[in-house]
Amino acid sequence: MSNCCRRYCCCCCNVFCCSGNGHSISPPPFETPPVGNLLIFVNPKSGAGRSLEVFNKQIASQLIAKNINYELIVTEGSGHACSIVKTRKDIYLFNAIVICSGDGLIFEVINGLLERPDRSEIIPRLPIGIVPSGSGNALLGSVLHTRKLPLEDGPFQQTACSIIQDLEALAFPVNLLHIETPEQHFGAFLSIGWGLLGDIDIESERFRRIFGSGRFAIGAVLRLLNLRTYRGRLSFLESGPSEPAQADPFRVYETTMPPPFEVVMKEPEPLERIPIIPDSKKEEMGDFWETRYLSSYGQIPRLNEAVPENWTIIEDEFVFVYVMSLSHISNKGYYVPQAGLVDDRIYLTYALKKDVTSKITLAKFLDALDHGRHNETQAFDFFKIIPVKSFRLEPIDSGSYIVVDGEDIKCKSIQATVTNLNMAVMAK
Ligand SMILES: Nc1ncnc2c1ncn2[C@@H]1O[C@H](COP(=O)(O)OP(=O)(O)OP(=O)(O)O)[C@@H](O)[C@H]1O
Repeated sequence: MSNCCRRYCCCCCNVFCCSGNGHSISPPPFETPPVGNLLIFVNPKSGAGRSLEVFNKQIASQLIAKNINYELIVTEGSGHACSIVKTRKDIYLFNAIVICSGDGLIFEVINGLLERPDRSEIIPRLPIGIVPSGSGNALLGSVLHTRKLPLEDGPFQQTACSIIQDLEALAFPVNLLHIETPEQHFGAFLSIGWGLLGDIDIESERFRRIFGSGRFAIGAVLRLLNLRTYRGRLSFLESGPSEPAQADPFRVYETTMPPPFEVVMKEPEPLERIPIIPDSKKEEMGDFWETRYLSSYGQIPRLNEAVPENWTIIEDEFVFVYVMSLSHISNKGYYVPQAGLVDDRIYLTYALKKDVTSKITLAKFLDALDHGRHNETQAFDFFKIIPVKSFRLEPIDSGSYIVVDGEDIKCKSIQATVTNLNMAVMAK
């Protein structure tokens, strides 16, 4: 356990707090042995800044009532959660890692787990529970949609909280993408954006506290008023017929994992030095990811190699490129209805400047996107969607952000490939 501290109850927020400089908080001792054990991260700055309040009101006492033990870590900044999950030797003792935040902290935790030598065992078998308190909650939206559970804001949050404390909760596999940039290899579960949609995502972050998920609509209006387009080269390997994958859910509270081998872990790093995306040796991670490609792909080149002849290349001026591996871009936002949780393809979407007739059409498209109706009409035939196994984006014009799972990845080019490495997400 990390520095565990003396507990006292803080009357104003009704939470067990730390004294001293420790981060780790646990409930009072249980009278009978607990039936589960959770590692919980709360990002107090996520979304409208209410995540700690949500945890205290809707999760903490219910976990104690259900006899579920937990260790609460209130994150102190970017990279904090990453540093903990990549160095904790006792991570096998938890039934799940619960994240009270948005997709950004999940991205950080998954990439922290990917830094571990036991990544292949841990990631598929240590579920992620999600208490949505960020402005982007697409992963949980996609999973609950698959389970036909409610996605409207209030019921979405209540369902998410009830899942965490449900002793019958299941963990559903979700396959990860391998992302390669000139500097790094890392994992992602959701999307890669560039151009209009990437700009909206990053430039609207300053409205997060006031508007929550409404920030995307505000950002869209501002960006449309001053529309920017970008030249770039987009290369991709089209997906053939889909090969249905077998990946069964499992019970979260049934077992914890025995460590499969003696793991040699690194020491935790000081907070100010921690990058969100891990700093693993580039070649070692590249080799790891290649072992997770499906054999039917043929040869996927490294980013510094030319694309093979069976790839398609489009060099043009783009309004946006947006690649999705799941169905939803937010809890209510349907983007690719056909995307599955375990899918052997990702969905490359793009719009070329020459195909978009006016800003009004684009505004209507963004409005339809907000309501999940952008696929329903011929009016948006500039919106192309192609299932692919792998794609590469090489911007020619600078200025736009390259955004992976909602995070601004500062890089000059990017490649993403579907893999068979699954994370697991709690639902019911
Ligand atoms: N205490 C903290 N203060 C500031 N940032 C933090 C803190 N803890 C975590 N973070 C970082 O905040 C970022 C955004 O978190 P997250 O996406 O989960 O919430 P969000 O409010 O929904 O943001 P987004 O709108 O990007 O989804 C993450 O990259 C995470 O590393």
